Parts: sequence; structure tokens; C-alpha cells
Amino acid sequence: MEQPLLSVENLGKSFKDKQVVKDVSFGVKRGKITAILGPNGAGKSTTIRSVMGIMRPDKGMVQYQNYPKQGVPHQVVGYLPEERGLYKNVKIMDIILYFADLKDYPTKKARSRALEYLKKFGLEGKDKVKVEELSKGMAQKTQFIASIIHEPELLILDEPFSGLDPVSQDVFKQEIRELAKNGTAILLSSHQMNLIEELADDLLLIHNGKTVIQGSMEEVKEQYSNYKCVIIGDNAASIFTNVPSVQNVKQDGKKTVLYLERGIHIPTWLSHMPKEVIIQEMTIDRISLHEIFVGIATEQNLMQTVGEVHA
Ligand SMILES: Nc1ncnc2c1ncn2[C@@H]1O[C@H](COP(=O)(O)OP(=O)(O)OP(=O)(O)O)[C@@H](O)[C@H]1O
Repeated sequence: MEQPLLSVENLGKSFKDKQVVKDVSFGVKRGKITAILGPNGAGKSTTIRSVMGIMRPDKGMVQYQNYPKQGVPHQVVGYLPEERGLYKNVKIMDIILYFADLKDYPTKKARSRALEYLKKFGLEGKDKVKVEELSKGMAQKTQFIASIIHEPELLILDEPFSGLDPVSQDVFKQEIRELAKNGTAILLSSHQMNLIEELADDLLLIHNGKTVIQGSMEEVKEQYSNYKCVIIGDNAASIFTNVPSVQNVKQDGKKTVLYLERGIHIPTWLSHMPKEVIIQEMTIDRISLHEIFVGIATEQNLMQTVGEVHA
């Protein structure tokens, strides 16, 4: 199996007496997008900052492939921090070239790449505009370009989509995909489950500073995303009591959601539906990443019944 470019093992970090990151382990592979998910305050940014060496973890290991020291070598890593901020009184091109210089990347190459990216991101001709004159989204695009200008092997994006309009989100999404296709290892955090579902190859879900779910998108879906059957119709919940393989029934007005056991054969299961059930609409689908996430974040029973949680 391919060795991850970045390996993080048993990371722990406390602030005063509060242990924020307790035990987080994961790997980020070349050419793959790994999403780090978790509720507000779960410890995502603290994990990312510990990887970047901005914070010193109390325990654990951050290992970059073939790098003899702990941590990540700064020249080959790109980072878009959660807290955005560029020098206001500086022209876009100058700021991008400044970041390239920090990474020892040749200026000429950086300039030509910057012009290409500005065009790609709809900022053509704005290279001499000062940061203070940019909208929030434009500034974010500039910061994104600054984080990738030096062709990093590993790219860490903390909430890259926050504050972007849907068109700009699509531009970012496409670019992130393109970078991964060209071999960049990408670690990103986001609260937008739909984007994660579309983008991520691997997932890491942390809660209360611990890894609770980890694996490839397919593995996580296979393991946690059982089927659910949604029925719209005026039905009493009791009507479903004797339907086999139903783990959980949730009702909201005319909508009934039946959460089903793992590994069932849907056509056979359907044949057990009571004849008196009123069906105006019915769908059978996998539970979404959003539902898995909410189940964990709210510590509802849904997850315990739907899949195992590694606590
Ligand atoms: N420098 C700090 N000093 C003290 N506490 C901190 C510091 N940085 C983070 N924390 C605390 O650590 C916890 C985790 O914060 P962190 O920013 O890592 O969470 P997160 O998962 O990124 O959250 P969000 O989704 O809200 O960005 C929070 O309770 C936060 O208040």
C-alpha cells in the first residue's frame, strides 16, 4: 500500500488544563484529497496548526515522508489558514511573489504562474490592484493563489470555501481537484458536507479531540451509510413495528424515515412492507455524510444503531 506523504500519529494538544486534541491519527496521500471534519471546537484547526508547526503539540508525531525531522518541510507545503489576512497596502502580484520568495521559488516562474491563476480565477488585469481594494472573495482567491504558487507537494486548506459565492466555490473545487489530479496531497477542513461528499477521497471525522471515523469515502459510506427509506403518507409509526431490519423510525408529520440495518437486500425488504401503508412518495437512499456528521456531533443514538463509532 502507498505510504502517506504526511503521517500524523496520536497527536495531542492542551491549552492550560483543557485537552483540546486528545488522540488524532491520520495520513494524507499524494494525489488524494483528505477531508478533516468535525463540529465547531472539535480541534480541526488545532490539529492543522500542529501539523504546520505553528503550535507545538504536547504529544504525538508529525512525519513527512523521507524528511529526517519531525514536522513538515516549509518549502514544499502550501497553507491557507482559517484566519484570512494579507497585507492591505500591497499589490496582488507583489504579495503572491512575496509568498513565492518565502518558499524559495523562482520569481520569474512565480510571476507567470500568478498571471495564469489570476486569469483562471477571474482576476485578470488586477495584478497591480492593492489588497485593500478587493472584495472578501477576491482576497480569498489571492490568498489561495499565494498558497499554491510554489507548486507545493502538500496543500493544507483550512475552511477554503467559507465566504465564497457558489460560482467561486465551483472555481475552487475545480482547482483543488486539478491539483490532486496532478499529484498534490491535499488536506482540507470544511463544514460544507455536500462539497466534501463531492471532493474528498479520504475522510477523518474528529469529535471532542478524537478520531471517530476514518477511511476512504467508499469505506465510510459502506460502513456508516446504511440505507434509509423515506415514506411520505399519513402513517402511524406503529405500522412499521413489525417490518424487519428497521433500526430506527423517525417521524415528522407525514414524513417517516426508516433507518435500515446494514447489508440488507432491498427488493426482499420491500416485500415486507405492510399492505396498509399509505405511500404518496417513497425513496430509498444511503444516509448522507451530513446525517452521519449530525448523528455524531449531536451524540444522538442514530450512529450507534446505524454504524459503529470508534470512540
Ligand atoms: N490558542 C488557544 N488558546 C486556548 N484555547 C484554544 C486556542 N486555540 C483553540 N482553542 C480551543 O480549542 C478548541 C478547539 O479549537 P479549534 O479551533 O481547533 O476547533 P475547530 O474544530 O477548528 O473549530 P471550528 O469548526 O469552530 O473552526 C476550542 O475549544 C478552542 O476554544
